[in-house]
Amino acid sequence: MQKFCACECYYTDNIFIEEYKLHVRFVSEDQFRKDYQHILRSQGCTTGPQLHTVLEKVQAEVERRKNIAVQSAERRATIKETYKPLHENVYRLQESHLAPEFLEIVKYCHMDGANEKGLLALLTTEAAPRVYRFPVFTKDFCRDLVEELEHFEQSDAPKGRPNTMNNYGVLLDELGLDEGLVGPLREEYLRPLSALLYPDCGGRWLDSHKAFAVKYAVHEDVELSYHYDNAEVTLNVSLGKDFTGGNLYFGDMRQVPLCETECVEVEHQVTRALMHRGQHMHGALPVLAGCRWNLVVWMRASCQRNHLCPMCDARPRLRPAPGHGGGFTAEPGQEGTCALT
Ligand SMILES: O=C(O)CCC(=O)C(=O)O
Ligand SMILES: [Fe+2]
Repeated sequence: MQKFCACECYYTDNIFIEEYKLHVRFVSEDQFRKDYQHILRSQGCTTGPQLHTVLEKVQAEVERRKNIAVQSAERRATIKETYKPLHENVYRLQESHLAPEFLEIVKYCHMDGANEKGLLALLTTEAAPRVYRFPVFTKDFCRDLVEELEHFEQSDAPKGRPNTMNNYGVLLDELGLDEGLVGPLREEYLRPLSALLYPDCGGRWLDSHKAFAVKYAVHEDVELSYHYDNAEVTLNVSLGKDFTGGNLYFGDMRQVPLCETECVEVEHQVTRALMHRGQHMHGALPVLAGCRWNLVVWMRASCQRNHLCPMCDARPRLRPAPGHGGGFTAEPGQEGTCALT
């Protein structure tokens, strides 16, 4: 059994302060004040009580991250014991869940001699540079999955938040959708595609993922700030329901300064996926009406990130972590050092 790790930076870095659209690092209150007080002031955080509120939120997020392994395991166990699924069929991937066009695309990827050029001819839509749009699931499957997510959302089951920037949605591993649905989807269907599309970003070697559903509605989260994903390759499927607005926009890779970047707006069509490099900067425009659900799979290649953690831009400092952790791996007994040299 492969042993996955997290990078130590998870417990200190990239903490998002929503009100000021700022990612920060928190090691101590002194460090935080020294590093961010002036930036926060220039963004309108001018009073002592305002700064105090920010500090409280940042410290709460650090605590949440420190306890996440235990709390997530507890939620998962409770959900397994008490939650009654509405649609059992969405928990196990079957070919009948997948759009015929998608099956054709994947069939091509498995053929001897398959190459990027041949695949691009089948994909037809490059929505932005190296961002591809294609169908993945059938309409019926998307409907059932949204119904299942909403049924879970309305249940008494305990819920974690999908990531640092989204407040509404569902963690698919906690709900039990990872083993039967997302794992096989990544291994048998998405990896062959990403191997041809993104060999330069670890696309051939995707060996773990973090999957979640995000939800946007007018009185909940309406948009998502410009960011990159903690992933080598991302799949983002628009599941429905009915909404206006909510298009995505893409800029450049995270290494390119914002002042040199031009963003392209990309329509996200229901039942279709967008696949892109995780470190390609992007965001979601406000939903203007209705409710928008997306399935997001951040796919990771340990052999790529073992050299460089994309979140702290340094060689990862490994800490054992449950499940897929942060997608890093260590040789048994080598935690604390990088497995690949
Ligand atoms: O709302 C979306 O479609 C974008 C989601 C996203 O980029 C993310 O969760 O990483
Ligand atoms: Fe993203």
